[in-house]
Amino acid sequence: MGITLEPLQNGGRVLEYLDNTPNVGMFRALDLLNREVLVITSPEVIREVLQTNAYDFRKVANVQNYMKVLLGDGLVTVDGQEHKQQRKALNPAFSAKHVQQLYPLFWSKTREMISYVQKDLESTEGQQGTVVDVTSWVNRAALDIIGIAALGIDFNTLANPTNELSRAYQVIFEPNSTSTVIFLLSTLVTTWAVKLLPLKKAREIRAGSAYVKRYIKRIMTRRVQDGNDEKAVRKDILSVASQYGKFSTDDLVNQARTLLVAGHETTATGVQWALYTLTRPENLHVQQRLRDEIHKQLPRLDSDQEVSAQILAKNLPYLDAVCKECLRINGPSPFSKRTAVRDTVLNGIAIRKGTSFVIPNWAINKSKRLWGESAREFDPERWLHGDDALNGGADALAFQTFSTGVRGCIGKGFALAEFKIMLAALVGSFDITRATDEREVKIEWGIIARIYDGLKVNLKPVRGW
Ligand code: HEM
Repeated sequence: MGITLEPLQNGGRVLEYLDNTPNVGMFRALDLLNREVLVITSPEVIREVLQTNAYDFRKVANVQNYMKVLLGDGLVTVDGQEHKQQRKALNPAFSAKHVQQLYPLFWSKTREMISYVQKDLESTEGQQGTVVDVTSWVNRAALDIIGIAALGIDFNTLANPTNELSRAYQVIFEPNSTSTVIFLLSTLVTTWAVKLLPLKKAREIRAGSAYVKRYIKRIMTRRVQDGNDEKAVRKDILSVASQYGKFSTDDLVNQARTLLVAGHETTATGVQWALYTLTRPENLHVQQRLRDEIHKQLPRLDSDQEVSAQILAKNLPYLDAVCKECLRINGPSPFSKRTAVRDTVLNGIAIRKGTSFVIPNWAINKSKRLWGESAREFDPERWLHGDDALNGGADALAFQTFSTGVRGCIGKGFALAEFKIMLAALVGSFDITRATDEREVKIEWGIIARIYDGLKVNLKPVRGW
């Protein structure tokens, strides 16, 4: 018997079924428009679909086509052999060794963000604490970081909030009901929804994407010419990738568009969710304990001392646990979708070519079957005492925030480091509370699960750090 879930990307709804429906590692459900899909519930089936036989399960064509309008043919949107080649070329730039070299960048941009926020607070209400929309700050810091890390270019959107690039991204990704309709129409019916719809929002998305493409094309064209002239030795992600694979200027533009989006929207949304979690009244003690560890172990933001990967890995176990728990309980990427490209067998069940799958990352991360009775509670302790190889859960694949396998997040190490540093600087610098009384927030369920209308918090500077 199928179950109708409206819509299937709503991780909260899927969770109800995940734990309570008897199943064989997957169950049938009816997605919007009554399309049948199999929702995967067990690590064993995830392992087969995303790891062991990953190339037998492609990403869904309509979602890919929608993403291509925004990103072009980069790592996120290509498939098969082309994906293998691109991934092979990009992998070295995401190695632990390369990411370690980026810690000073994460730290300095985050310090810059905090100093602007502090100035903003001083100019409004002195030291008393002021309501701030963190969404914009965190988004711009993450955009500046990925600009330097991926292209070697500082977009300076932190210093310049009206920067056209950051405004274009804001328009493209701003959660509202029309963008949800465009996304659903595009991914469920036809990509032409975003290409042709005469809606104001669809026009804005098209104009924003075209602007980003032109802007990056200008940069990459200049850069290819400079690189040829100067034979410059660059260490940014695209330069490293160019040593391992062949990329035309257009390929580099698409890869840059891909990395800029994949590398800033997700992390920034993750930080917002973390602040949402840490400002819930029952979690304020976690915020304080975290702040104590940060003050003890990390240099003050106004000192010139840098933060290394070693310090973060060894001296701040609570920060590590809080970050992972925040990313578990509210991961930015609520689901992944796949289609079987051939007839196959999963867990003893015959699967026909063309069968659609949903891997409900958000729900798997909170499943009681995988995380025990406390699955839905925010409890960083589970990461301090558990077997680290198991990611704090019953199986290493119970933590699906970054997905897994050949199409899992290539930027996982990058994201975790950047996320930790941003959260540490924010919690170390400010006592953070909710600006509104609402306990729950409205969620926009798309490829990224966003807090509708952003997160407003009250920031009160903490003295002595
Ligand atoms: C908290 C932050 C992040 C989260 C939660 C996240 C999550 C994910 C997930 C779940 C996927 C797989 C999507 C799917 O299978 O449908 C993915 C893929 C990807 N991510 Fe991330 N990501 C984050 C940050 C980053 C960063 C910082 C970068 C780059 C610097 C990045 C680059 C990518 C790319 C390029 C892919 C496509 C990989 C492929 O298809 O081979 N991500 N990410």
